[in-house]
Amino acid sequence: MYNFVYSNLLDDRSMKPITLGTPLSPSTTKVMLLGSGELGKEVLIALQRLGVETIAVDRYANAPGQQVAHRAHVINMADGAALRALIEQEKPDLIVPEIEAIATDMLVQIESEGLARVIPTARAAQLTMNREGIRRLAAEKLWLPTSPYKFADSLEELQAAIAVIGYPCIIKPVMSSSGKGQSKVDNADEVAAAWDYAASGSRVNQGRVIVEGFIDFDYEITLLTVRAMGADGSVETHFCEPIGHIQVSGDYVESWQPQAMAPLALERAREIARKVTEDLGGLGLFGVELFVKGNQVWFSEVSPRPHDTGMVTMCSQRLNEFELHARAILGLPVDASLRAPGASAVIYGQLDEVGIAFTGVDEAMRVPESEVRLFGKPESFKKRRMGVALANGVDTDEARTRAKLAASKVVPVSGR
Ligand SMILES: Nc1ncnc2c1ncn2[C@@H]1O[C@H](COP(=O)(O)OP(=O)(O)OP(=O)(O)O)[C@@H](O)[C@H]1O
Ligand SMILES: NCC(=O)N[C@@H]1O[C@H](COP(=O)([O-])[O-])[C@@H](O)[C@H]1O
Ligand SMILES: [Mg+2]
Repeated sequence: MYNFVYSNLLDDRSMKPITLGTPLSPSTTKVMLLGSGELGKEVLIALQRLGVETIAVDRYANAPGQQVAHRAHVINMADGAALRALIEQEKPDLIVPEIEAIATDMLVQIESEGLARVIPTARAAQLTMNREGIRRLAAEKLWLPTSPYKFADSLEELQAAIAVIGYPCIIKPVMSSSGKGQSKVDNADEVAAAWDYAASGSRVNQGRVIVEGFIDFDYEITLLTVRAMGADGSVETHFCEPIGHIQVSGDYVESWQPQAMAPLALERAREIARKVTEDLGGLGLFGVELFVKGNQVWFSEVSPRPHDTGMVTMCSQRLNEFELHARAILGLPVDASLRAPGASAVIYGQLDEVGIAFTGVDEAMRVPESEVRLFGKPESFKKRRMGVALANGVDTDEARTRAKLAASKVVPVSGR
């Protein structure tokens, strides 16, 4: 059974803007990223531009963000003692979780001891690393509409849960992300395989799964929601334009902004996002994932950090989601406005190899109003996200066509 922490240690009144200093000097402002993949890399770049001293931590060397930070460390972030030792050594002002698989109980302890502020709050990191924590909070405390759900610890419990939830349903490890270990099940014959697959995809092999009733949505969105400090020191909520996206096997392949929505659906989406982010508290940007059918809106989950589908904002917003996160966590004002309709399309590794190369980048960039971002991940896997193509257009249809075309031009090849 998952234990809730019901309150945040920091309340909205205790937040003050952070003074920006000079990196590597006594006045420095230090931010430590826990996780330094493609999303962290952009947060680190945004922080670097503000003269923040940055420390990039990940489970492997030369992670994308480590290539742009002042310092890099390789540790097992799920190891509380190792995490604490590094935090005591580096003494960051802010700790910014970039992935979910972190020893969040240690972050709660570190925050309570006043060693550093955790973004947005240690409790938010703890609740969202486990689907059970965030789902029970959303459905059972905040009464937000969600898919029907149950949890199971064995194949027998899973079968009993599905007897209540019904088919089709989705089975996911309680601790996983980017669709790892997730499957849709249409009938009883598929349940055992889904159970085995969930066990293999779980980050922490604890064999607990959530089974969710399948929502037959018209479209799904990420509503980027920013909690930033207002001029009077209070926390204000800002909403970006909704981001539409397509997921394949639980992993995002394409996103665009703005996603057109009926006024009532948008109002409901914002209400849900406001409620969940207010409860999680703190300062920063959140990716609130929602399913929409007509005017009906369901809460799915929330990342208390920039979202992969939000990479589109690198071409579509005045300040992208990483700049918004960097500003918000430092107590600076934000502007969540759209600049132009845009789209993103994922570039996969397509090869299992270390040190790959990319051909066709020139052709991709000949697509009008397009850009290519290569993350610099040291090792490629067939389905590892290695880069993204971005494009603008007169509308999202044109932007999507261009982004997909640009992504298709980039061909990973052996680097040997
Ligand atoms: N109950 C559901 N009904 C219909 N589709 C669903 C449901 N749950 C998940 N999906 C589909 O699978 C996708 C991934 O699900 P979810 O966000 O829970 O996984 P994840 O592993 O946390 O992914 P990420 O870390 O990329 O956000 C959703 O965006 C949606 O397309
Ligand atoms: N949906 C979560 C997400 O997109 N997270 C992003 O992917 C990286 C891990 O990539 P990897 O698995 O290729 O190392 C994370 O560090 C983060 O930037
Ligand atoms: Mg998701």
